[in-house]
Amino acid sequence: MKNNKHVISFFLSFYRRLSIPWWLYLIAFGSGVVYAEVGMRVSEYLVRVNKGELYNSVILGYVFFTIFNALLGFLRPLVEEYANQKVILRVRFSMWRKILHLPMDQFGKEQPSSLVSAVTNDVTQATLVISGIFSGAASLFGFVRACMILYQYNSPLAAYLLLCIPVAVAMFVIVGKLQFTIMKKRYAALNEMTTFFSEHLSAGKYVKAQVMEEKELESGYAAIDSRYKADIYYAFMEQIQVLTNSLYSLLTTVVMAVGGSRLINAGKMEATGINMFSTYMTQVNLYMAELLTVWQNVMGSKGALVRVGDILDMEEEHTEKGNSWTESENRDIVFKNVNFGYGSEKEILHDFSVCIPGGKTTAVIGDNGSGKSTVMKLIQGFYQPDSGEIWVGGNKISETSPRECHKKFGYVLQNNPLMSGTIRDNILYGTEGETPEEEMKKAAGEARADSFIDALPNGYDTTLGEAGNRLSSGQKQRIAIARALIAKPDYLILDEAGASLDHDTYMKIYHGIRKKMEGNTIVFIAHDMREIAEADYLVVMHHGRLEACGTHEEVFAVSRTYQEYLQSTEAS
Ligand SMILES: Nc1ncnc2c1ncn2[C@@H]1O[C@H](COP(=O)(O)OP(=O)(O)OP(=O)(O)O)[C@@H](O)[C@H]1O
Repeated sequence: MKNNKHVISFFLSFYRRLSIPWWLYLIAFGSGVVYAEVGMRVSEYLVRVNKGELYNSVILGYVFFTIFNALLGFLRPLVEEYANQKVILRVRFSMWRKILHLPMDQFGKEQPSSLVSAVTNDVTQATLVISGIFSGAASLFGFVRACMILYQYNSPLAAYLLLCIPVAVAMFVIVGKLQFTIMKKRYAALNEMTTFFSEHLSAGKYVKAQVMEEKELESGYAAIDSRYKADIYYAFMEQIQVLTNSLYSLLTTVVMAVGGSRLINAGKMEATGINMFSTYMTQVNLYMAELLTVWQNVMGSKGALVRVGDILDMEEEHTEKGNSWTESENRDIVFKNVNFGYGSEKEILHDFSVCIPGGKTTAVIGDNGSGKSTVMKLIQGFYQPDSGEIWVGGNKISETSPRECHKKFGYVLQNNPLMSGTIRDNILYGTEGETPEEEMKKAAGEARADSFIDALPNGYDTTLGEAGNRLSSGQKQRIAIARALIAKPDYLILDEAGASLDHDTYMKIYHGIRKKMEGNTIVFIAHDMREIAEADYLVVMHHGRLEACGTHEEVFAVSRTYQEYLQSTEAS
């Protein structure tokens, strides 16, 4: 949470990004101004009634303005609420657009559930400032009008009230600061609680399997407790505001009483004059309380929106920017002296240079954490190297449009996210235009997913929501493989794609993939020697460096890691 801009520049840059329905707010504002004016009329008629002017015209006037006032009081909030919901809708749209356009590496840094919380919870505070501008302006108008009437009615007594100004200023500063701090904490606690529950409930089975219920009970209590405390502080803050208003009102009454008695004693005011002054004074204090609420909302809303502001300020990935992909005879994947680390963390790849031959199947092997998956992500341009160059098929990845680059690759991981929707939706996810049914079924066949899909009552139209629990992880993996194959990628990246499948099944799929990709490039990570043995080319990594590359014989001659792989396979 780093957005520490001044409140004005914070909101200027925040709202600059949205299209605000100003006309709706103007209607609400206009009715607010009329509401203030009508309120004055109600007071005027009330004063006349109190003075005993019980004529029909006075009573009728009082009734008319009171009803008009009530009607405006009903309509104004409705219009305002409609406009507010439109603003929230647009902030959510902006957030979703922004999140989708964040660079790939940002997804590694951000907690997904914290982003969920920002989109669902924090944005609800986005309207308080806009509505505050208008209702504040209306209140200010009412406040100034009421002050003017006070001054016209009795300028010496009104002058006494100037004494209260320093107290009012102090009240605004303190309440504003407190509200900002409390709301920032409140939304951070809400974020923490949402993150905790979305993480722990989606991993619920794992928590139970690890017998972690008791420990997680305490962690959950702590997350709930911090939200509870933040809400208590918030409730405390609301009451502080009520108290501040009452004390301020009391102060003005005391000042008015002292000042009034002095004027009465000096013969400069009639004794009854204090009653009428007090009626107008009530209006002034009412508007003052409204202005304070508006200010409190502005500061509180800044506190709640700090995280949303940070996200909206994040740099987007310009997926179209860069060179177009050019086809060339040379389809090799080349790393030239690449150094890379995730963010400012330690370096993972050190002076890594290799040429992975295009049109062949290459296995990347190495110990856990040696940087294999990192290489796969760099090939596809998900991250950019700190130094050095990566070329794929004659295209320099850092200078190529990310969108075009991603389209050239199929990527299957050990655990692939599937979306809610049907099996068909998932296989076709990412394909453009209409895909013939046979093509989809062919891809499913190549991934050996066809037989189990056909056995489901709704076949390809089975929703994953309903079948999700019934599908094994191997079946889900086959859907993911079908999804990668249907796109007919020039380069297929398999990052332990067979880990959740039994060896025989995976080898059949693997052979199918190789047949389908014949002439194209496959790069895969595997720990299984039987799969590695069928690769055309090997790349061996050790602690983020290239240990060896070449054919099996070439690599065996120089790579200790590869020799150990073979020995352990023979032993087992
Ligand atoms: N998003 C990330 N942010 C920070 N560090 C990361 C990130 N992803 C991986 N790393 C670190 O980079 C190093 C290499 O990870 P990588 O996943 O590339 O290794 P690997 O060889 O594929 O390992 P394995 O065989 O276990 O899958 C590890 O030390 C890992 O902790």
